[in-house]
This record gives sequence, structure tokens and C-alpha cells, in this order.
Amino acid sequence: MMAQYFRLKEGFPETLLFYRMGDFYELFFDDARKAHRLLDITLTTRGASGGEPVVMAGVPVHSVEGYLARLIKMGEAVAIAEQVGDVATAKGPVERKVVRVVTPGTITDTELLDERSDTLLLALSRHRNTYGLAWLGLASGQLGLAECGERELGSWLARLAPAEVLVDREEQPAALRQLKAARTQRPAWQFDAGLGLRKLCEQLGVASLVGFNAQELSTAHAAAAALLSFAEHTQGRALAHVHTLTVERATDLLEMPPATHRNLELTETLRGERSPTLLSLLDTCASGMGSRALRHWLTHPLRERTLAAQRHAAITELMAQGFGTLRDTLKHISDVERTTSRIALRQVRPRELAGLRHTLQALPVLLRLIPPGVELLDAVRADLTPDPAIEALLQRTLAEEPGVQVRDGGVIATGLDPDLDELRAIGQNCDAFLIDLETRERARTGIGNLRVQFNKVHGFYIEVTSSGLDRIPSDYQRRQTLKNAERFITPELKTFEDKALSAQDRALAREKWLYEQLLDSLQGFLQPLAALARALATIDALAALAERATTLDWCRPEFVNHPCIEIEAGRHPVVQARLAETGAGDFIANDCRLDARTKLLVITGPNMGGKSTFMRQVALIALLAAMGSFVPAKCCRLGPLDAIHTRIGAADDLANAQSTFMLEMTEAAQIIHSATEHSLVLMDEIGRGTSTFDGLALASAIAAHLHDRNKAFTLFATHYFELTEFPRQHERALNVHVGAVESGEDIVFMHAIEPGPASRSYGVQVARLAGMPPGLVRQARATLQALETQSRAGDAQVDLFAPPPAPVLAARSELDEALSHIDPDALTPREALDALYRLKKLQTS
Ligand SMILES: Nc1ncnc2c1ncn2[C@@H]1O[C@H](COP(=O)(O)OP(=O)(O)OP(=O)(O)O)[C@@H](O)[C@H]1O
Repeated sequence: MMAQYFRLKEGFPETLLFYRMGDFYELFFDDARKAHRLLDITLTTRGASGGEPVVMAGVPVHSVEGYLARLIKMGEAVAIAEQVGDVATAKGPVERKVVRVVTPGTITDTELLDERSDTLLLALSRHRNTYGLAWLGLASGQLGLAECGERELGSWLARLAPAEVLVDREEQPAALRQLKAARTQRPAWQFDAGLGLRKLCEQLGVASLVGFNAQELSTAHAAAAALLSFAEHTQGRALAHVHTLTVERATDLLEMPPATHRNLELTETLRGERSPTLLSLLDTCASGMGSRALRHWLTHPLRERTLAAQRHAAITELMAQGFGTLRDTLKHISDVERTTSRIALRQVRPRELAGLRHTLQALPVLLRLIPPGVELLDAVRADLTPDPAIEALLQRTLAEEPGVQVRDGGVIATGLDPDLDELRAIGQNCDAFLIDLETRERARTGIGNLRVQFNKVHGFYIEVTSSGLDRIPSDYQRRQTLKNAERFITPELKTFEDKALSAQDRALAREKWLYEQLLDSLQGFLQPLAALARALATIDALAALAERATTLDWCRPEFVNHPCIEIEAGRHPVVQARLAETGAGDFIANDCRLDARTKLLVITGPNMGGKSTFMRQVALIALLAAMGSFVPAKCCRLGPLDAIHTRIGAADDLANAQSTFMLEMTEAAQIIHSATEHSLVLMDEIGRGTSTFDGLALASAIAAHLHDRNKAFTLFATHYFELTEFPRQHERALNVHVGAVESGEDIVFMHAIEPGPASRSYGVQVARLAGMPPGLVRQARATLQALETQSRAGDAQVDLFAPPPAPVLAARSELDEALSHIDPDALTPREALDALYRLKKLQTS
């Protein structure tokens, strides 16, 4: 057995091998030690192999899913070796085979998959400066290709969010470092463009990829070679459900770099939680399929707006016709997308097929609830009428309420297969048969006390007492002699006995065979089932968007061809929902008007005033419109848009050894290099990570570049008052500010965006609100006054493009005075401590 184990393990040196032994999967040697460490399962030893004790650890078969889920989460891969030989007839150890390999990017088990998001496997290759991407959702059957330059790689990775990335050993691009995915290294020779093209053509059943517009993407073909080999290797079979290919081009998509994903909290909060985010607010889908579609729409908005406009039209129609019953009906449909893939991979369970049958039966009802006459809804309706043969096949073949596992039986319907029915009847009608035989034999022989019986040792027999022995027919064969009776068997009873004893085994084997036949027949329907899945996902996502638009009072955006972002009474959907939830007051709606004449808004105002919220809401509204949703505003008109760039906040990227300021400048540089006149750029307090003058100089230079060169739609929030001068010298720039009202020493935020620059910054008041000690606030206020007086006395007008003025020194405080008298080298530890206490006292007094 160990020899067999070593043979199998050779094929999977870097993968944990789960080796089936009866009711356990066993792991040996280093695998066992690793599993012990990761899963905290007991390590034992048994026997010896090559003079070494065999170290092993095992997990029970019935709870394997839980262990797999944990290992996959930790980024581990597991090869599962099952017994494939016949236990009864095997000489020596039963034959075992690795039937599949489970890795983070190739899981298809319902229990391991996240219901509401796709699990993607991505392969990455490079040729000179071009990266090739090929990705596959095994559970959905989607296959995609793309090529991009190094600068865009981050955007692609953020958009696809793969669970596992296959890379050539030598290739480790920097953009991968920020990704949470498992990384699997594959040998360089697997990334071969010629092989990839051949494999893709084979997979799709075509002679060339011209029809998919993918013939020229040789770097992506190289990635596809590694991708398809790996996926087939893990499944142990070809991928029958992958029959279409999407080629995505960066130029087709609204560009959203990783910083935009992060800062706008689209699918994850800044803290890495799933809620509250834009997606968590949007996703009221009835099914996992709908949720996954919605996530895809959100992360893949198109620049070309036809599809988004079609979605707007469909949502309008659903809102007009009502969507309540439609959504209720959708709650009862099954995950047709995943069931279809699992049919193709021959992993589908009987209950999943029963769910599919139920869904097929519900389609006519669903169809009646979807209004016709709108392009997108008509397309959905067309795919909701698949070949009735699928339902008929399932109805005929599958039991009304099938058992959980094929191996336990009870899966195939009665009436399909006479052999199975007979085998089952034998088991079920054993008693009736025996009584019937007894009656018939009594009548035939005239022996009134003849009995037909069964015992475990002797099987079935006819018992005749001594008094009747003279009347037994010639076909009775003696089986056993007792004191007062004889036991016989007849050919009829022998046949029945053979049948009965093996009936159960044979019924199970027959069911298994019939189930395989069913899977064979279903392979012919994979395409219509995939189309059905897409239609169900689309209608679910549309109905959810219609519900959101109604519940949250959103409006239908209008697309126009001239450059503009015009929003009347816009709201930040997530902040608004949060305010409503906590009862912390109403959200103040704000307008935004950008067009060819006004392209840059300099936004000033106090901290906590709502600048970030305003900027983000403009970006979210533009994104929602582009994905095909209604938007949180009273009225919204949008020109063409090619990207949303954001430079907000400053989270230290310690993992990459980048300082806050370095990261800030890197992100700003990326924006400067890629923003166009159709891009939306959010700049929040750029330059605050360095000294005032450096920061101000950089902020003004960046604003000028965005205004003069990029000509992008720019929202520029800043604390540098000096920048309120910017619009004077730049004709397409305008000042706006968030209002605040002072009441005594306190401040009340109005959250309303108003024209013109802010009058002052209220930083000291905000610090007071934040609970700073009164002494400290007093001191800050005094210093501020001194600074303001000095600056009024000098030249108050700062010329942005003149050399920066000399720094102004604050009036020396008592604290400074005390500090200047301390010479640290001359103090004993005791004196140092005393000095510290003195200073502390001065600070808070
Ligand atoms: N339009 C609004 N209506 C109601 N409340 C709002 C509005 N905008 C912002 N707020 C509230 O004010 C808080 C602070 O807003 P925000 O973070 O946008 O301020 P800010 O001006 O960017 O501050 P800072 O300069 O410190 O970053 C938000 O968390 C929200 O609760």
C-alpha cells in the first residue's frame, strides 16, 4: 500500500495528498505533519516504511468538506485519491487514483464556494512589456483573455480579484504583491503561446480565434496554455462547459485603478470588511447568480454606454410594472449556473438536479412576470424558454425527492427502468412474495401446514412437517433435515433468493449507472442551460436595482454626448444609509456641475465638513450610471467618461516599504500620466504628507497640470487656503466650499456645498470637538492668532508660482522656553524624569 501511495505522491509533490482508506482520508509523512500544524489534527505513527516509522494523520470522509474549506482559505491545494478498484475482488491493496485536485482557484463544490462572488483562476504571462492574462471561473464556465501594460496590471488584478494566480517561476510582477490571492508557480514551458492557441481552439471547437477577436493576443495565449492545463489537471477531465471566450480590452472598460476600488469602498471597506460598501447596499438579489452578476457589472463598467442605457430602460419598465412577485419567485430558483458547471464536471448531486428541475418548472410563471417590449427584457425572456426536453428528461429520470448521494440510492424515479423497478420491488415486496408462494404451494401440494421462511444461515426454504412428506412434488430439493420436519428449496424459490440477496447491491449499481446515463444526456444541453443561467442572473440583478431605485428614491441618469457631469441633489448612498440607520440626522444633498467650461473644483472647508463625502458621491454616481443602475440624485446628466481616478487618504503601505508620502506621490504620478479629458479625478488633500511648503507647491503644480494638460474633470479638496487663488489664474477652475457656522467656540457643519472659497478652516474647533484638553486648545488658539496677525502684517497675498515665503515662527511659548534650557546630555536619569514632569505640566496648564 505504501508503494502505491509513493507512486501517487510522486505526481503531486507540492500538494497535500488525501489518501482514501475506508472511512478516512489519510495523510502521510510531511503532508501529515503539515496537516497537523494547519488543521490541528492528531499525528500518529503506524508500522514502518524503509526503516522509518510511518507518520500519519487523517480526517473522516464525512467531514472532509470542512477541512478542505479551511485549507483552501489558507491557500493550500489538496489532491484527493479515491479507491477506484473493487474492494471485494482486489488482490492486494485496492487501486486508488487521484480523482481531482482542489486548489483555491479551481473549487467547484457548493460547500466551498462563496455563493455571492465568483472564484477565478488567473494565469499571468509576460512578453517584453506586455502582460497576458487568461482567467477561468470553473464554477461558472467563463473564460477570459486580456493583454495590458505593466501600469494597467494593477487595475486588472483589482477588477478580476482572482482567488489564485498561476505564474511562471521567474515572473513576479510588483502588482501581484498587493493581491490577496494564492500564488501557484508553474514551470516556464507551460506558458507557451503556440500551445495556448491550440488549446483554446480545441476547447472552443474552432479552427481559429478570429471570431472571438482573440487571434492576435499571443501573450494571453501563453497564459491560457498554463491556465487550461492546470484546470484540466485539477479536475482530472476536459472542461466540457467552457465553450465561450470573452476578450476584454482596457479601452472598452471604464478604468478604475486599485486605489479607486479601495477608496470608493466598492466591494470592501477600507478595513477589509464586506459591509457597508456600495455592493452591500446594492445587492438585494434573490439568488447567488444575481449577486455575482451585479458584482461583475459594478467592477466591469463599460465606457460604451449602450448596455448601461438598456439596463436603465429595463429598470424603468420593471418599476412601472412592479417587481415584488417577480423577486419572490426568483427566491425559489436554484443556482443554475453552478449546477450547469457541475453537470459538465460530472460532480453534480441529485438534489442539485432536483433544484434545476424545480427551476425549469417555475419558468413559465417567471416569464409572465417579466414585461415584454424592452430590448434587454426581451433577450432575457428568449433565454427563459429552454428546450422542454431538459425538464422532461429530469422529470422522467429523477425521483420526486432524490436522496443526497447516488451511492445511497433512492435517486432514480420509479417507472424509468424495468430492471431497477424489479430489483427495488424484490426488496420491498419480499414478504408479499413469500406469502403468495406459500399460498400457491399449499394449494399445489395440498399440505395445509407448509410454510415458506427465511433465516440468515440457510436462506429461503419451504418447511414441511413429517406428516406431509409423502406429498412433496418432485421439484422440491432437500436443504436440511430437522427432527420433525424437512426443509426444501424449489427452482422458483432459488431464483427469488438469488435476486433478493443481491437485489439491493444490484439496485444501487443500477442507479449509479442510470445516473451516469442521465449526466451523459445532460451534456447535450450545457449551452441552453448556461444561457438560462445568464438570463436568470440578469433579471435578478435588474430586479434588485429596480427595488433599490424605488426604496432609496434614485433617479434614472441621462447619457449625453458632450462632456459634462451634472448632478442635482446628489447623495452618497452608503453615508446616507448609515445616517438613516443610526438616526444621526438627514443627509444634505448637493449639486455638482462640471462641463467644458468648468473642469476643476477647488473644494475648501473645515475638517469633517463633508468634502470627501461630496467627492466620493460624485464618483459613485458616475459609476452607478455606467454600470446600468439608477443613481442617488434628483437629476443626473453625464457625458462620456473613460476613467475614475482617486487619490484619497493615506494608508501606509508598510508591506511594500513605501512611506505615506511616497505612496501619495506614486498614486498622484500615475493619475497625472493616465488621466484624459474624459476622466474623473478625485484629489483629496494632496501634499499633506510633507512640509507645508513642499505640500503646497506640489499641490498647486498638480492642480495646474490636471487643469492645463490632462484637462480632466477634477475635484480638488485642499486645506491650503492659498489654493483658493488658483481659479483666478485658471479659467476652467472654480472655488466651492462646504459651509460651517460658528456658534460661540463651537462649530456646526452644514455639509452643503456652496460657491466661493471657505473663509477659514476651523481646525482648532474640530480638535476641541475631538476632545483635546482645554489647555492645549487654548494654546493652539493663541498660536493661531499670532500666526494670523503676522501673516496680515506681511504680504497676505501668496503668489503660488513665486518662490515660497520664509517660514513664519510661532511666538515662543513657556513650554519652548523651558525646553530650550534643557541639555539632555547633562541630566541624570532622575533629573530627566523631573524635567519631563515639569514640561508635561506646562503643556496642560
Ligand atoms: N452631505 C452630508 N450630509 C450629512 N452628513 C454629511 C454629509 N457629508 C458628510 N457628512 C458627515 O460628515 C462626516 C465627515 O465628512 P467627510 O469625511 O466628508 O469630511 P471632510 O470634509 O472630508 O473631512 P476631512 O477634511 O477631515 O477629511 C461624514 O462621516 C458624515 O457623517
